[in-house]
Amino acid sequence: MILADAGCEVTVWGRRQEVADAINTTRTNPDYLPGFELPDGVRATTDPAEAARDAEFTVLTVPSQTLRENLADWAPVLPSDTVLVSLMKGVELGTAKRMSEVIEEVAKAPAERVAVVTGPNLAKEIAGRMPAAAVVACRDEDVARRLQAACHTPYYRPYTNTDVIGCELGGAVKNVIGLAVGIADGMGLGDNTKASLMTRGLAETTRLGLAMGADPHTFSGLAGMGDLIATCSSPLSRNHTFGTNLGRGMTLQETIAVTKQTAEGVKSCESVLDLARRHDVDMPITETVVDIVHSGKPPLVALRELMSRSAKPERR
Ligand SMILES: NC(=O)C1=CN([C@@H]2O[C@H](COP(=O)(O)OP(=O)(O)OC[C@H]3O[C@@H](n4cnc5c(N)ncnc54)[C@H](O)[C@@H]3O)[C@@H](O)[C@H]2O)C=CC1
Ligand SMILES: O=C(CO)COP(=O)(O)O
Repeated sequence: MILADAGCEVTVWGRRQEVADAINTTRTNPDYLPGFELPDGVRATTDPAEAARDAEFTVLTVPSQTLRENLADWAPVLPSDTVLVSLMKGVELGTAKRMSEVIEEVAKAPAERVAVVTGPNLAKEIAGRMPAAAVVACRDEDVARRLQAACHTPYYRPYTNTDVIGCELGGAVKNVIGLAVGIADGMGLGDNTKASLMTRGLAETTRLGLAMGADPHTFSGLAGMGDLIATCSSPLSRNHTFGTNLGRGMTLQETIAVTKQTAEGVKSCESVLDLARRHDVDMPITETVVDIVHSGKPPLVALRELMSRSAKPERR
């Protein structure tokens, strides 16, 4: 929708014929965003070759853990000069790779042809054309500028950045912190708890980023602080909602059953922790989320443990 509103011709690929038909005939996606009309510049198809034909930009947005498999199917039909754009906010389980790394590997694309768009961009608000800012990151600043121009609209204001690592980490780890804040909200805790988790969550994200070569300033920008605020404060956030259900006492299976859309942090908390261990970085909130979500540790016990860690200076 953003690209079409900015004047691009857009072809959306989807798996199900009925969804593609609904987009082409009713100009809506009734399953995911009912009531929002898509611009005329958007067409849908189930044929990846048709979607990718002559594409200047190929925007990739499937659940992170399915990217490798999907992209392997699409790679043969991608134009050799297309810029591959990731909207995904996850880290691959098993390899601990960021989405841009998976793209480079599977599509055999140089980093200069891989970009990331991220920031506080809750889908439903974007669909309502409510004003939002974002970050367009690419190692090649000229490519970032081209993509910035391709998606700049009166309601969508993208800024460029060349720190792809920081932008991707900001997006992936805020989902984990969003789960933690949701759990705290579900337990009936207050705004001090929320602010403390967000701030210390950003501190551990920045620590990981520094160890991985990211620019620490990225984390106080839209890809870090901005997205963290949106996810941790909005009832629209799937990660926040998922955490709230857990904090209210639902089991993991019950929570998964009531979650209709992708809450990336549920899987990526494990791959973020893997990444932290590979880089020898302490991420206590992420570790706590993994314990609650995947080891069934009761939130109250986990909270007590988190609060009784040894006392430290704020900055290490
Ligand atoms: N929804 C949001 O507000 C935002 C989402 N994102 C990111 O976008 C990415 C995708 O999430 P959403 O679109 O929001 O999730 P979603 O759950 O709303 O939609 C996922 C889409 O992927 C399809 N899908 C599921 N499994 C698939 C598979 N194995 N192969 C191909 N397609 C599959 C589904 O049919 C659905 O169309 C995530 O990484 C998320 O973090 C980023 C910014 C905002
Ligand atoms: O990334 C998002 C907003 O920028 C969406 O957050 P959720 O995946 O938690 O809904």
